[in-house]
Amino acid sequence: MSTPYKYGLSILIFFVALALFSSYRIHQGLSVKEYRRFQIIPDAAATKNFEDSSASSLQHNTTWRAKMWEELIKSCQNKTKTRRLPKIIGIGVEKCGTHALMQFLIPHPLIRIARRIECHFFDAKPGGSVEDYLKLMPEVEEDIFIMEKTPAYFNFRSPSIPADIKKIVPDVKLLLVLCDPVERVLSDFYQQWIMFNKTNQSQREFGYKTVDEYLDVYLPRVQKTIGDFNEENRLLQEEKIFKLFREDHLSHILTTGFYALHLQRWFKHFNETNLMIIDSGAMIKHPGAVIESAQRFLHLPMVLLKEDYVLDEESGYFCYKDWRNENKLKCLPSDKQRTRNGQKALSPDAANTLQKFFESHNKALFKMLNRTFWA
Ligand SMILES: Nc1ncnc2c1ncn2[C@@H]1O[C@H](COP(=O)(O)OS(=O)(=O)O)[C@@H](OP(=O)(O)O)[C@H]1O
Repeated sequence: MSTPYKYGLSILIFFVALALFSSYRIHQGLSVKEYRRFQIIPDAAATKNFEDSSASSLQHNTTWRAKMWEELIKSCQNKTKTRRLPKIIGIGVEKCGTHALMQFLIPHPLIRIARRIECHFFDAKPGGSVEDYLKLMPEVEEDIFIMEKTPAYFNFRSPSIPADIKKIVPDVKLLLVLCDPVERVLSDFYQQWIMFNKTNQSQREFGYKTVDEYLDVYLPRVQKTIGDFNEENRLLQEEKIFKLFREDHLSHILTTGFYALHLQRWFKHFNETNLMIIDSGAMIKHPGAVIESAQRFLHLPMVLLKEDYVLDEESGYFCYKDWRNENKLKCLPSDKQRTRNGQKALSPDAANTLQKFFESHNKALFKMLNRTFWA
């Protein structure tokens, strides 16, 4: 055998052996640090197309996953616990599935929720300190990702919320679920209706028995004050939304759906590496794919997989199937299952009017994100 040929063969054998060894190492289980390195892909790719960032066949391997899960739990044990700021905030949109997103993510062994599910720190007490915010958090080990979700951050009360969040938790990752603003009106209407009636205070009577009755009053009011999306006047339009909200809280059932106007405020402080935009329609149909994508975005080991989310035929909504606990189903509370299973619907008139009402705002959103939703 000639010498160059011998060299070539040795190099080939070396690389084949290296490949076999690497594959063996992966199947035997990597350290958490190695696993994380293996996990990370650019955030932008994860957020743009959730189908592109689904789990690999290795991650679907049951033995591998069980082992990884145990390793993650073990990696936290014996570490000091302290109160820490959240690494994840669900900022909205109200009635778009923010609770479902949180409920689907929290089985992750490295995620814990804040002491109160909705902290309302940045909207209810603007100007609070880091220390005040910390008081709302549990004591956890350093590897743990605390998550809080307050959908009111997206659009309520103060336009300074994105800047305030950036100041207190600069490295935080934000999750934003967007849903069809027309469907959102129906869901929010029932939420308001139930809240008002629950308090049973006659002076706080809701006054509108149907969405159509509400729209008769509020559509002209909001249209007159804010109108169609206007590129040149968007800051002024945003100001008007907040002013109207302060004067008349119920206007938010409509103005929350002006996503492009709200998002411009968030994009001044966050971009696609720290703000993940989730399509609620995708989460309703394929929650597991969205959760896989969210783990990539959050740089978390991927241990929650598509097959863990199953449709509950009775309710029409997806639940988490706890494979570590006899496949018990963890489903959403009943107050998060009111309208989107078809039990309630808008009248054809209301649906039509709302489609037109949101048209220019939707177009602006799709252009801003270079992506189409629900259209
Ligand atoms: N998998 C999945 N994906 C997306 N959305 C889902 C999902 N499951 C439930 N839902 C819908 O979530 C709606 C409640 O939204 P939120 O949890 O954001 O409400 S809240 O703002 O916290 O009150 C709630 O609205 P209603 O149906 O009107 O109750 C549900 O339709």
